[in-house]
Amino acid sequence: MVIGDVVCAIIERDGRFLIARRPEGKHLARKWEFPGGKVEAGESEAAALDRELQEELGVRVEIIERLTPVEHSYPDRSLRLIAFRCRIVDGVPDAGEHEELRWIEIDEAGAYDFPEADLPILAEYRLKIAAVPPGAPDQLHKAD
Ligand SMILES: Nc1nc2c([nH]c(=O)n2[C@H]2C[C@H](O)[C@@H](COP(=O)(O)OP(=O)(O)OP(=O)(O)O)O2)c(=O)[nH]1
Repeated sequence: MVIGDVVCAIIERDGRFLIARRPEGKHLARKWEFPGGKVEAGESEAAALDRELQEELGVRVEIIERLTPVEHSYPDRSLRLIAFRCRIVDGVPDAGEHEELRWIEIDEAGAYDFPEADLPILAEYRLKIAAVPPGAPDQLHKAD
């Protein structure tokens, strides 16, 4: 089964980011993931992300950066996972249909069981924040 594009959010706050545990009984049950979901026909990636985050967490975000899309085939489905670094502009995340939410640091990610498609995303994200930690002053405007 090809399910197409899935968008997800790496929501950053104070050097941590939000992960959510998928509930029992769904694909990839009880794995930790980035909140998000399937892009519907005719929908833009940003619109899908906005819709999913309002539905799942009750928050609005602004996008900081789009990471490299990851194509992955699970035994029963294939998808393209597109992650966006984001920050919250409205609302407080509510677990909703997720089993649990947690704010973690990148160095803690190895202790959580993520879906396989997320592993290249975590690796890219780790490199990005090692280069420029979230919230670091804009290098372009640094005094000489
Ligand atoms: N939201 C999200 N989904 C992910 C991640 N990694 C990953 O492989 N996926 C997969 C799990 C699902 O197959 C798909 C996301 O779709 P979804 O969450 O809307 O769909 P679902 O499985 O809950 O719904 P359904 O198939 O029961 O209708 O992408 C991730 O980090 N976040």
